[in-house]
Amino acid sequence: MRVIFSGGGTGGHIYPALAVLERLKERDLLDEVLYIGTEKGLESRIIRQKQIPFEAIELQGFKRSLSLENLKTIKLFLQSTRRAKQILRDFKPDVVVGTGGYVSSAVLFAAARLHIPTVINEQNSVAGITNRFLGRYVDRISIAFPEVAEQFPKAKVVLTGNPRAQQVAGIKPNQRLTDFKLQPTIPTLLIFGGSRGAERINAAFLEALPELNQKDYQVLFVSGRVHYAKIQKALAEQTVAANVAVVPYINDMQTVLPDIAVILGRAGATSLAEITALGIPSILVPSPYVTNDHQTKNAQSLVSHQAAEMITENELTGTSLLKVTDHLMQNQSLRQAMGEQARQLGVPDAADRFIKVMQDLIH
Ligand SMILES: CC(=O)N[C@H]1[C@@H](OP(=O)(O)OP(=O)(O)OC[C@H]2O[C@@H](n3ccc(=O)[nH]c3=O)[C@H](O)[C@@H]2O)O[C@H](CO)[C@@H](O)[C@@H]1O
Repeated sequence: MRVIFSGGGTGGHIYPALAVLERLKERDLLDEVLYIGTEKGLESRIIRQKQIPFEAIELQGFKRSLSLENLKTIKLFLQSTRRAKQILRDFKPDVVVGTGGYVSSAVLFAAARLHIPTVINEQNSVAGITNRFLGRYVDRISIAFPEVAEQFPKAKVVLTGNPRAQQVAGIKPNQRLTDFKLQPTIPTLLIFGGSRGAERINAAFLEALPELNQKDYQVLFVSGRVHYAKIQKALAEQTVAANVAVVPYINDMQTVLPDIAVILGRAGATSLAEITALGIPSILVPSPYVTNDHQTKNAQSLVSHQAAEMITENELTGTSLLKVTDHLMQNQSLRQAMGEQARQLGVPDAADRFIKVMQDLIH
């Protein structure tokens, strides 16, 4: 089939699309693909790096308060819808897939207007602004959390899980830790604040570092690209022991995750799909800066099944970070139990379920 994907801004909206793409290729179902994103979003680097045909359109998100910027947003939306229609007419896709982020609003809206089959994936437990808008126009809405169904037209909703889950589900530990000069045999804590990094998590890590340096476990800390220079500056005045590795970003995170004992991070929906697909115990620090506090709701769905622990950003300091991580890192049976609970929530065939929705739409 010929497929156009659109979604982005952050990794949580990009990796589900890549997971579907990879699975289509594996099953020999893909004839041609095009990805439409913005230059500003993480997709421009991630998609181009993977040598996937990429077109950029210019768009921006709505400001929540009334502002003149919103007039510009509307103007850009209309312009980019026109541009998207042109791309769609040229490419002639069989189906257009949207994975969230404002860029997908123009592309999926344009596709629906041209009567091309459309499907969107809502990764979160609360629908994002873009997907809520698109819900009216698209043909199918794939969801990962049952509770989000009521925010969309009922007849269009299909529970598929997050396609990224399938991409990571079968991956076995493969000693990737050596790439970061860490030992593959020592339990490792991964600390990262979503695809863009999180200042408060980074600050707590720096505060905890003198003690982390002395642990009998290892720490892989990912700062986020935009925060890396600042972190390096701070680290120039501190010791970083051999059991701690610091990097700006991890490409192909799916190959590292199976080697991780515990994750401390945000509660972005795609991260949670990975955590549950692999059964990794986690300590979640939901971002308080997202629409309708959806990360807290995402996190609660794991916490209520004893599949994760949660601490708020306000509670997060160097001291509390050490307390919660030590508790898990020093207790293997607790890790195992929590990991097992997490795995129960995973959807290891989510990409195939999503592809079935695409196939049903075009046949
Ligand atoms: C601030 C914001 O708006 N966050 C949203 C965004 O988060 P964000 O993009 O941070 O999303 P997630 O945590 O869901 O996913 C992050 C993705 O990036 C990958 N990764 C991360 C770091 C790294 O170094 N390398 C790497 O590959 C992770 O493995 C994962 O696949 O989309 C999610 C999915 O809709 C939402 O739930 C989040 O609320």
